[in-house]
Amino acid sequence: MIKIKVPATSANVGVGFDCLGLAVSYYSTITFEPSTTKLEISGCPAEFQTEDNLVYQAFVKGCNFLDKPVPNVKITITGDIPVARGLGSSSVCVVAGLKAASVWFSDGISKDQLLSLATQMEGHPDNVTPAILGGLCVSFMDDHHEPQVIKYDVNPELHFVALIPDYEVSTHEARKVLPKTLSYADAIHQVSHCAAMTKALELGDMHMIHEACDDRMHEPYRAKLIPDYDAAKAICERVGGTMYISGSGSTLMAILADEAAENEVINNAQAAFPSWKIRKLTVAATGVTSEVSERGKVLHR
Ligand SMILES: Nc1ncnc2c1ncn2[C@@H]1O[C@H](COP(=O)(O)OP(=O)(O)O)[C@@H](O)[C@H]1O
Ligand SMILES: N[C@@H](CCOP(=O)(O)O)C(=O)O
Repeated sequence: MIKIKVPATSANVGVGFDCLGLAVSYYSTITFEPSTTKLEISGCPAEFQTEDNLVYQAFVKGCNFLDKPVPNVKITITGDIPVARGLGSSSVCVVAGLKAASVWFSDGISKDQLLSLATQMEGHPDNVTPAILGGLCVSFMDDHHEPQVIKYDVNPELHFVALIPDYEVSTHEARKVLPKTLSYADAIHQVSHCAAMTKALELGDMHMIHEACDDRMHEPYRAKLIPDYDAAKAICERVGGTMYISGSGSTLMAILADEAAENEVINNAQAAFPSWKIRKLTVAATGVTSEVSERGKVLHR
């Protein structure tokens, strides 16, 4: 049996639209084993239990890339990363399926190839790169349409809390509400704020994080898709925190200076939004991992 563990990701980190992404300590584990039928899938909503399943699609893409026949497979998904909440559930599927195909066929897909294939499937590199490499990643597409990635440190003193609404925002829909062009002034604003944000996260400088986290590319447009955006932001800012839309939403991510602020945000958010999931998170330093076992015995990781 092949067991793949993939972290959720918080893309954009406010000001890095389509280029910044953070791997967080929220995981799905997906197992792959031989089956007597073409495909068995469990652990996901019934609507996804078909050959269109993104995990299976990625597994097939990996097999095709390796020029191998797609084996009959049983896929079991465990974990509660919510779907369409801006925590990269689709990247988890893509990375898991590709990585499983690689492991199935003797680690045939290199890390760079994995980054490339996953980005092709996802359409943008900001979720899949941290899901593969862990940590805070900055990525862009080069002239050959390949992702280039560089990792940044995040200060371990920072606290992250995900405020996860009980309603979805589909990434596909949330991309449609964005304008097609950006003014020169807004481009300057964005580049400067994004560069400052990466260093501020490394320093754990809460003042600079707050100043830098002022997005003009997506958040003003997407905030309208999240009716509780203003109320959640007020809860975070009351204790000196900063809040941004995780990925395309609906999750709102709070960055906080200490445990006292973290607990206050958790308590106040839980009271204001009783049906939401509120989750303390840390940065996931490593991305996707795999383990191969036979009859319960681990053969290799
Ligand atoms: N367990 C799963 N099995 C199959 N597909 C999934 C699963 N989880 C997520 N997906 C796919 O990912 C889509 C959600 O992706 P998206 O809208 O980008 O939101 P996010 O990645 O932020 O959760 C779902 O509509 C579905 O196609
Ligand atoms: N850069 C993308 C990120 C989408 O992340 P997701 O977790 O919501 O899928 C975007 O903002 O559209």
